[in-house]
Amino acid sequence: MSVTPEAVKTALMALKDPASGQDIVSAGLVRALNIEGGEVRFVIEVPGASAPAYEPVRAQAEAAVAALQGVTKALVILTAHSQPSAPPDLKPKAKAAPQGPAKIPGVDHIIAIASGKGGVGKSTVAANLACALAAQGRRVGLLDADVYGPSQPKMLGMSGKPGSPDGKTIIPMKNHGVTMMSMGLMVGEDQAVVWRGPMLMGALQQMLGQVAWGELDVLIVDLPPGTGDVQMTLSQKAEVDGAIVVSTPQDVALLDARKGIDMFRKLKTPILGMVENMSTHVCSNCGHEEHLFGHGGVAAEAAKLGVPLLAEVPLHLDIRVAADGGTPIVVSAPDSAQAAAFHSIAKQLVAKGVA
Ligand SMILES: Nc1ncnc2c1ncn2[C@@H]1O[C@H](COP(=O)(O)OP(=O)(O)OP(=O)(O)O)[C@@H](O)[C@H]1O
Repeated sequence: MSVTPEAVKTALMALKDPASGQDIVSAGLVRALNIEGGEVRFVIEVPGASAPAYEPVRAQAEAAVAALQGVTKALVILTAHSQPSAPPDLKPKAKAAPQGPAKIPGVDHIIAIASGKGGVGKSTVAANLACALAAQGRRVGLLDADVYGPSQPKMLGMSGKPGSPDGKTIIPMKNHGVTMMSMGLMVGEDQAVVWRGPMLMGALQQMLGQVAWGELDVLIVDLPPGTGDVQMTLSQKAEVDGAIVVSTPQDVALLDARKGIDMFRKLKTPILGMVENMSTHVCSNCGHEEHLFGHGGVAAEAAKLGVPLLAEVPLHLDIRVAADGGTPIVVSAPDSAQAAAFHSIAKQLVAKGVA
């Protein structure tokens, strides 16, 4: 028999919230409880500053749920939210300075990689672009903010959990000359996490502010597909130099890409350009070229929208095999025709002074 939410909550009621003295369920700390078969996942949401003090509670909660009959796996994530604001003070006072986008210490430039639609190759472009910039001697970071489908650990051949020696700073991982941090590394690649708006925004802010990025010329941010909370939080909280929108040449993908560009314009984030991915199919046996999804659609769209077309990336088996194998094509075959498009994007960004 599979475990019920009630059984999980009852087990958790035996654990005390050190701050309020109540049990952690009554104190409202248990959020986003998700049960799939024998797998139980939830979040313990605590005030920002007190997160390290709650690590023992998180571990106890995980152990208590794992011990329940019918539970094959328990995963508990600790997330910090900012302190609830105090009731408004109605006395007249000096106007507070607006909290606009801020610079991340040590990071010179931020470039967002976006797509209107999922599966168009945004993460592949982000991974290859990061490696191409590193090959040009740039100090590069890659923030995998695609919390719904984090793929950068796999694409860049990284596994294991990032360390946090002081419980405050997260130490990112490094491979192929790229410093990388991903939600995938925090929760395990195969864990689908149920994240809601405020948690997503909190997680992104933690990744921007608490990861020890070091000195970077450029931080590439691999965004989730579409136009949601993560995109808005990034543009509102960090000084983003610009966004690159990836699309396939198909009408439907282009329609979504247009919405993405529209959103960035509203957020006053410059559009650095568009990338047509899966532009032309090159047969890996005979080299024959064909246009599976059409060709040139993104160039026409970019011209219509008045943004540069940065590259047309071919659809080629080697690009997929390299990305899925943990060594992007830019690293595994740097001089190949397939890698050329990514090197060209990197050069254009350096020339523009944004990377
Ligand atoms: N130019 C290409 N040639 C061959 N395969 C590609 C190419 N671009 C992407 N792929 C493959 O297509 C799949 C989807 O790509 P990717 O994960 O980069 O897309 P995405 O837009 O980031 O998707 P998601 O919506 O999941 O974030 C991957 O298996 C990738 O290896």
